[in-house]
Amino acid sequence: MISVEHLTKRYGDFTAVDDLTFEINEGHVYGFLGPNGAGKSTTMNIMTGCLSATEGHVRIDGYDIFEEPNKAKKLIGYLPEQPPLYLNETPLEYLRFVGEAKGLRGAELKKQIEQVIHQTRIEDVKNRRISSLSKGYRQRVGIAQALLGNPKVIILDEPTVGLDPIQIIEIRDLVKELGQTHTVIFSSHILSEVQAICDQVLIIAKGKLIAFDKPENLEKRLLAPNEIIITSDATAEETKEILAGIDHIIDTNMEEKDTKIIEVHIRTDHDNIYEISRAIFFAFAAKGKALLEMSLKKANLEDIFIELTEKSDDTEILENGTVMETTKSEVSDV
Ligand SMILES: Nc1ncnc2c1ncn2[C@@H]1O[C@H](COP(=O)(O)OP(=O)(O)OP(=O)(O)O)[C@@H](O)[C@H]1O
Repeated sequence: MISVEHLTKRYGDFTAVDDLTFEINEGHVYGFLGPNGAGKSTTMNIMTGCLSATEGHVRIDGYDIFEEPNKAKKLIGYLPEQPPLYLNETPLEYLRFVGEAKGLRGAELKKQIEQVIHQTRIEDVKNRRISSLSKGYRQRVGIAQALLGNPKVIILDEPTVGLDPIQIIEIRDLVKELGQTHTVIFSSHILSEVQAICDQVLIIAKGKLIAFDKPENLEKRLLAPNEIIITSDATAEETKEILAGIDHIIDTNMEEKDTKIIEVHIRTDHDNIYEISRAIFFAFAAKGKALLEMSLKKANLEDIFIELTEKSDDTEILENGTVMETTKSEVSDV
């Protein structure tokens, strides 16, 4: 559906987007995730034909966005980070204006406006001035204009920024709904949002694509649990001694909960964390010490995000989605 090849954008000496290559397939919701300044808006602006690229290609259904912009742009509906809403107009007037600019006329224009008003649930405010609408409703109007012309792909740049928690939930639900009928790409720097809405995540940091996978695979692949948390009635000295006899423990962090209970966070470099858990269990038992609790630290997207964006200076992504470090050892192998 969309193919991005070796896309680069430079502002003078500064590279905002650095050799991005990826494919977007039809019928999914894709999340562009990255910290502020990562290059998300720049990439979206190029993909939608609003900004030129320094190098590379973007093709929408085979049409090059730079060589056949009219055909390519017809396939995309875009909500930029700052939607160009005309504050003195009503949503109805604004949608009529955008619809006409997209080439819609007469009965078809009327039908599509009714459709998008219904889809984005702005019936109640369609005759009020946009200047009097809440940010949540303005965002809906922005999404409504993106839907006009019935494009196959909807691209939304940080659609939930600046909204209150209820509005955020409503816009997320709307994005999910749109994903049933369109290919949706949205950007965000909120991990939980991406995790909740999208079925593919592209993590961008410092202009580079550093991961591209399903949220659950990213978790599984990149940060398998490698930390065991135990509480025991052994003393700190006894705990140190017991753990010293177990191989593959690379780090421990102890905290005395009260005089009789100790909590220890144990990190291992062993491939099979359950083997190490077992060894710990029997080592404490052999010394007559009770393990009162044992749990494995579960990875989440937050950890991955921090791990990947911190490592982004020396990581690169391979075609199959594997994330590699280029100067140190491998981060993951699928
Ligand atoms: N016109 C410009 N001239 C110079 N630098 C620019 C220009 N536009 C963007 N940049 C820089 O390019 C980098 C990427 O910006 P971009 O807006 O794409 O990031 P982003 O991931 O969308 O972040 P945010 O969430 O803050 O919008 C930033 O460092 C930004 O300062």
